[in-house]
Amino acid sequence: MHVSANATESDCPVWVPDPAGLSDVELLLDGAFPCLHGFLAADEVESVRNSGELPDGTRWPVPIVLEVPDDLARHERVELRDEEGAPVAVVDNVSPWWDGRAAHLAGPVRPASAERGRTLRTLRPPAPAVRAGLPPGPVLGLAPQRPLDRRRLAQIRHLCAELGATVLLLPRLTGPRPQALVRATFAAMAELPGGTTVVPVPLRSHGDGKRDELLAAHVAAAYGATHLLSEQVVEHAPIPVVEPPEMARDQADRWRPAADVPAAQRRRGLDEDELSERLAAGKELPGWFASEPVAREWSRLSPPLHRRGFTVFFTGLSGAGKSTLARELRDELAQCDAREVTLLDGDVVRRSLCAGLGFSAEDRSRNVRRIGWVAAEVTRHGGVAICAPIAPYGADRADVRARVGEVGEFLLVHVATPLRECERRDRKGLYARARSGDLPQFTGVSAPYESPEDADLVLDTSRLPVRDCVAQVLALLRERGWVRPWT
Ligand SMILES: Nc1ncnc2c1ncn2[C@@H]1O[C@H](COP(=O)(O)OS(=O)(=O)O)[C@@H](OP(=O)(O)O)[C@H]1O
Ligand SMILES: Nc1ncnc2c1ncn2[C@@H]1O[C@H](COP(=O)(O)OP(=O)(O)O)[C@@H](O)[C@H]1O
Repeated sequence: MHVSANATESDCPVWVPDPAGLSDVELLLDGAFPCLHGFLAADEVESVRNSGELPDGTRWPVPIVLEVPDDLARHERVELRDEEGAPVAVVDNVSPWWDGRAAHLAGPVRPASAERGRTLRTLRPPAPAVRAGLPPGPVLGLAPQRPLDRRRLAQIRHLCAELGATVLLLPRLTGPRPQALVRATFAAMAELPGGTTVVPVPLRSHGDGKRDELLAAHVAAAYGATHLLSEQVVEHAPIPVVEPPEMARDQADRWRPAADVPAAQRRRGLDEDELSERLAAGKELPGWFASEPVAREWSRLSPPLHRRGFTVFFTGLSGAGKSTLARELRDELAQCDAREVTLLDGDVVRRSLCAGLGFSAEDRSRNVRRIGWVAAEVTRHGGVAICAPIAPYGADRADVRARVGEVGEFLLVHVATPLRECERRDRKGLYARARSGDLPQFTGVSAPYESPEDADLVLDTSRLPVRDCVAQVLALLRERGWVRPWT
């Protein structure tokens, strides 16, 4: 372990890495990357990329790096904080480096305080402590990314019996609902051999499937696994990697080694597409596929389409009809859908969440991104967010789409009412003021509106009555399966 004892730094600059960066920091601090002292220097990165080895010849699959703003990389020491602003770690930035794209910190990482507020802290002792607490003998490690179905559980039991091993499960804390995967893993405990250990790890993908799996082998070894169960062929792993044995479902719906079940007596399982379709449609998973507690958690992790959160984002000029359509859509949904709806209207938000922001390009961008942040939270928790800001810039709309898309569904509706008509309506007299020069930076008159090229639906309210506009939005929501069809 290369992480030294507590440090409290008060006078060094602070950086909040993104969630992916923070998960690497946590794994470094937890001793899950045992070959590393901290973030890699340029020569180490090059060596790992080219040969899968650190410069001293130690095998290591993935460059663990931290991008920061240019000026930060010039400091000798940087404190890393989590999203709540709590100190997590200190980087002694001994070998910062720059490539064409970004600046990077490089150097040893140590904890900022003994009491780090880590996700699921009580379930996650550091790797050496987990290793020391495992029973003696072989340990079969596994870093699942989805709940354990009955076939996989049968494979684990079979391998454990063969190797005389205990089980170490390292469910990955990634994706929009990581805690649901942890619950699903615990839900399978009754079907796992006695003495099974579960330690959630924030092990994320670094963008290369093969190297990611090799990294999982290193992490599993750091936590004390002597073998790794993996579907993939993993070369140069620090511990033997075992393929899951082929299993077949017999006439009594038990999963047994395929060799023991004559071909004529095998029943077929669910393929990936069938599984996704069942989950999306909210159909029960069969008992032979997953036990009831596991199936329940599985459907929480992957709720049916009509129970997942979604965001409808109206964009368009002032007076285009965004607020009117947003309100009508909310009222329609109230009659046919059980999800809670949060309306984030431009005018209303500017009096609350975004009070104090003006209409400069920067302030509009902040305004729209804040709305997107809230919409993503609503969506993550299975609600419906309806947003109705002007949102004149494509980059901000793309940011919202990406943010929401990570946790649920997103629909962009361009309320493309021509400027002429918006100006004719001029409900608030703002166009008249803008034309007279009394109101500067007015969208469509003296400030830009970038027409979306990625709208899921385009509505011109000068041609279509409100009722038809809303009907089109609802029809699309139904077509996509996010709202149930009329029964
Ligand atoms: N300069 C200028 N440009 C555009 N709009 C202005 C401006 N000043 C005030 N208003 C009023 O603010 C409402 C738009 O706020 P938004 O938050 O939707 O705008 S933005 O997305 O941040 O561009 C907008 O409301 P809507 O008419 O509902 O769109 C206007 O009433
Ligand atoms: N088909 C339509 N859809 C939406 N609004 C319409 C439509 N036809 C007329 N309007 C009128 O246009 C105005 C739009 O105002 P509003 O909804 O506040 O627009 P925005 O929020 O885009 O500024 C309202 O007075 C509304 O009654």
